[in-house]
Amino acid sequence: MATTSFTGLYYAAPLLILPAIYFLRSPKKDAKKPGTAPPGASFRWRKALDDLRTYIPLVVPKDRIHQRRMLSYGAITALCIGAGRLVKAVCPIVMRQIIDKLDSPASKGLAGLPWMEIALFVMLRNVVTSLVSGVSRSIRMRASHELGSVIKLTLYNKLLDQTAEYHDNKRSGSMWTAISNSGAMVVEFFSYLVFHELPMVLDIAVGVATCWTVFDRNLGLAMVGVMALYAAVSVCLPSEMRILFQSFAGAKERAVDIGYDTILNWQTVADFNRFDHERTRFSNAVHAERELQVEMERPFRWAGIWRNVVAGTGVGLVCLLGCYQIQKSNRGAGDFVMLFQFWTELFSTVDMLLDSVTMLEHFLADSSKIRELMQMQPAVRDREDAVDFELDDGTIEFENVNFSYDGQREVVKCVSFKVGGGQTVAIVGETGGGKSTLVKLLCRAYDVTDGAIRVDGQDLRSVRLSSFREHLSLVPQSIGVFNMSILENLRYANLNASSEQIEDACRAAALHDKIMKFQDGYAQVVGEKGVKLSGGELQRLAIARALLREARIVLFDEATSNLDAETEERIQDYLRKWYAGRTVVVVAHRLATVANADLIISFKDGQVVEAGRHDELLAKRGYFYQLWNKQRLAWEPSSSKGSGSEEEGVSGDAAT
Ligand SMILES: Nc1ncnc2c1ncn2[C@@H]1O[C@H](COP(=O)(O)OP(=O)(O)OP(=O)(O)O)[C@@H](O)[C@H]1O
Repeated sequence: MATTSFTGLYYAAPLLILPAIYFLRSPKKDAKKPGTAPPGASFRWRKALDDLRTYIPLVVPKDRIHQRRMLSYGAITALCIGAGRLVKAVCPIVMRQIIDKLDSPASKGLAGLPWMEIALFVMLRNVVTSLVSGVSRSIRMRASHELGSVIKLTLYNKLLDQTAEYHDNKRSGSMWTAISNSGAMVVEFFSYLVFHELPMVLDIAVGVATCWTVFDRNLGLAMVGVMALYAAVSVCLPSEMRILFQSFAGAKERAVDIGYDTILNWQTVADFNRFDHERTRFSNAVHAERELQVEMERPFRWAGIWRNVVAGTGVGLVCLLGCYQIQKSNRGAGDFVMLFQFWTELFSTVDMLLDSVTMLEHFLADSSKIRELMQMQPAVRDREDAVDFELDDGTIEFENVNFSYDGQREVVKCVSFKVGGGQTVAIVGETGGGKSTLVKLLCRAYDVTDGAIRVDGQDLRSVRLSSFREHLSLVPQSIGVFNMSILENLRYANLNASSEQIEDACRAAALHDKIMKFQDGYAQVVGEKGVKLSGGELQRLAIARALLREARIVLFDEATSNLDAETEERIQDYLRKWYAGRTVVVVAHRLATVANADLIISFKDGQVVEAGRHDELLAKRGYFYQLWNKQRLAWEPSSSKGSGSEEEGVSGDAAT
């Protein structure tokens, strides 16, 4: 009876702190501002679990070899964890026996010492523990390396699988930093969960069960009560934590993005002499990041005080209860030492376990970019019933095509036209009218919002994307090159191309002679974004690539706009022959270059204004006729003066 009332008092005492927790966890100041109140603890936990689920495809490898290796690491880890827990549970019991034996009157002289128990204790505490932790550490390292590479590859593939919509909107700096740090970040977190958290949870369970068995139910319950209360204080108090971590992660990303963008566009910074402006912008971003770092410590100040109050009271109460029981049931001093050892170790384990709540929040905020990517579905992807594209003669048909990038502004409006296999269609018209968008839709960089695009009667959405793209040769408006040699950039179009084929393509694109004048010839490295090449050289490299590709459907988006008239004419002469048997879509501002097209489409404000052959459109005296006349007026005086090659420094670019 006395025990019950005594323990009842001690269960009740910690509960008095609950109202204080409730009071503290309601974020009064922020709650007044709508939208800024931190979410409740249960919501946060549900959200955290949902978020953690996103990482499962990352940490559970798909391929069999990785799976088998991870399973064997898992089995050895389980053995180590089991052995470690056993040692931890047995050590205090052996310690109790040592103390009880030392305490007994029979313990006199060397012979009376509990040699066996001491040897067992040393063996368990030192030899077995260091063996287990050594094996565990080595397995952890191997598992981490394995997982790190699996994660990097998975994320890289995920990035590659995204389509233009994602890549047009991404911020490369923070995304790339996230990807390159991701392996380490996710591995560190999950290996911490497996190698630290899991053993800690087991330690706590074993500790409570042992005390429950060795002492009694009341002591076990008191321990669970105190630990639960301590956990509640620790988890509930810093309820602003995630918001702060997220803000901090956002500030960090902004600083990385500014730095990355500035360095990538260093030339623009230099051209406009904006070094001071950029320094200020970057330093403001870094300053904001630092401010938030300081701010992040705020919720922990109070939380720390309350945690200490609960910890001090709780540890004291359980020890007091243990003393009372030991005294009541005439147990030895060894029992108290054992209890004290169990309890303090148990509590420090709970403490460490709860510290990892902060780590979880930090991890979730820091790795939000990875989560975003993992949850992202490519905007353009193969349907389940998609089939391989089968090329016939390359007939292209747009039927009532509508398209909007953002779901708000229609960039392509009800466009219909058909171009037969082996024919050339030219799309001309005002700048920003949507011509390049038509080309992007034709390569299925985006899916149409409405209507259909068919090639050889097959709706592009019904065929496998890669099987269709194999038949495309494309020169885009903004040409992408790798910071590699000219040769490597050329061979990118056709990995099996021989040196002769590459040189022939470069001759056709009027580039070979130029390359031969470079110090390293074809081995010349082009620099980031091809900065070491002129605009005209870049375009000719892109044309050579398109030729090497040898595809039957050709898309040229202002492919020769940076070339002088003579060079352009030379290339066009070659292309006209090369076009034979190919279906060609050309976007051009210089109307003279497409006068021979089988079909010319005048495009304005996302719509087809006129369509027909060159002479037909001129005869109509409509939009095309106006464009033609404007260009003729601008072009004729300069052409009458004669034009030289680009190498001779004469630019033949005419305005639309
Ligand atoms: N990735 C994108 N996201 C959102 N809007 C875009 C994107 N690309 C282009 N646009 C918008 O779509 C419209 C049509 O652009 P598009 O590049 O197709 O025109 P264009 O006729 O090829 O122009 P130009 O002759 O100047 O190259 C423009 O208003 C442009 O701002």
